[in-house]
Amino acid sequence: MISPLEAIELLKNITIPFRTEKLPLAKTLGMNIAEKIVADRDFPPFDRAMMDGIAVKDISAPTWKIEGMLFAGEPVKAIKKMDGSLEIMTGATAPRGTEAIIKIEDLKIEKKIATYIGKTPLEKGQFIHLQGADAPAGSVLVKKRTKIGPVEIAIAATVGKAHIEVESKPHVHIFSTGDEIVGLHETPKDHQIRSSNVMMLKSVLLSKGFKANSSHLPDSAEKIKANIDKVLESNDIILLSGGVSAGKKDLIPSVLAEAGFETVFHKISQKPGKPMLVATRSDGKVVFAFPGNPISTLTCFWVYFLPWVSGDWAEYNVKEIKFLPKPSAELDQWIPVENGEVLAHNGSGDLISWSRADGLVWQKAGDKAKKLPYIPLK
Ligand SMILES: Nc1nc2c(c(=O)[nH]1)N[C@H]1C(S)=C(S)[C@@H](COP(=O)(O)OP(=O)(O)OC[C@H]3O[C@@H](n4cnc5c(N)ncnc54)[C@H](O)[C@@H]3O)O[C@H]1N2
Ligand code: MOO
Repeated sequence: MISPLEAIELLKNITIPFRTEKLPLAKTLGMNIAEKIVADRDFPPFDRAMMDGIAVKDISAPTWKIEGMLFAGEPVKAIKKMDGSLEIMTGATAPRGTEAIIKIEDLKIEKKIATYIGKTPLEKGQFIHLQGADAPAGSVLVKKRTKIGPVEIAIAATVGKAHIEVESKPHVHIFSTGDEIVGLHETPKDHQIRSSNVMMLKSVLLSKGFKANSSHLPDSAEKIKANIDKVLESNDIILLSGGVSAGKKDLIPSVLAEAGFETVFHKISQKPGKPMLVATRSDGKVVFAFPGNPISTLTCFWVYFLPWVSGDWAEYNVKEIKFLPKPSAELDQWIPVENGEVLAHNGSGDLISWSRADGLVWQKAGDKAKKLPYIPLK
């Protein structure tokens, strides 16, 4: 049996399936881009004036005669004489042969003659943002799979992309299993229970923007296999609850093998959630099968599935806990806590006691530490 840490390492190696879709640019912040952005023109596309001032052909001339004016958004004009100049605004195209742009604060202008009064020597090329200096036309500005931040949005807008192809979240199908399970609107017979797991999983997934559907599987290998094959036509990930431990009708491991899945791991040395199973198929489909007890399903989903599917294995905060139970010698424990105190409960089938928990702490097998990694639940 592997440890929770080993399970996490194995999960990190499983590629998260994703889809692609075209979205309006303004709706793509924070997503991964699924195409590359290529420069349609040089960046910048022309020699761009970086200051309001004058454009001169010869910085060594004692004064410059102002021949005219050049605004941003106007086609470029030429400076006619060697000691000529054009008044130029930031963002305008510097005329061909411009040696420098001198900012207006460094000039005295009288009767259309400009004289330099700045304190530092003039430099060739000053305040000209040269065409192609940032990137030449045809170069890749944003690589595929880059996370889209505000800069990438601005770059895509600059090359005229109103819509871009992005990676969208995988489609998830949730199955409950077991002949004892009935739907929410049914009245359970004495030996039956309503499914709590599906709603719990679905609500979290929907709140995180996943497409998630659900259905129920009876304890029949044939029906389980047929249903799994069917939902995989339109889904990328299957979540299952129940049917993964040692009972005579715990059919999930064998049916998954029949459906072409390879087990990544089955069983983790932990409580709750020991019989958890993860399997992958060569076409990229992934199955997480959670042990059916409601708290086992919840813990495995929270501790393993959510960090995996969001690609976010953030470090846990540490919490000091009063009166921790003696650690188990063999199994890591996920312990419900409320305000730093352990909650007494009747095991992983007891939803009611866990409802007070603000989070879980992780007590490793044999570890007597009082400060433990804490995972909030709310
Ligand atoms: N001989 C062994 N027995 C068990 C072992 C073991 O290692 N050896 N592991 C135990 C542990 S730990 C757990 S957890 C459970 C998990 O078993 P399964 O994944 O096979 O789950 P089921 O037997 O189908 O169901 C367990 C329990 O959960 C209830 N359940 C199932 N689905 C739902 C649902 N959608 N909503 C609410 N409750 C659900 C089900 O009725 C059972 O009471 O196995 C131990 N046994
Ligand atoms: O993992 Mo089972 O979690 O204890 O009841």
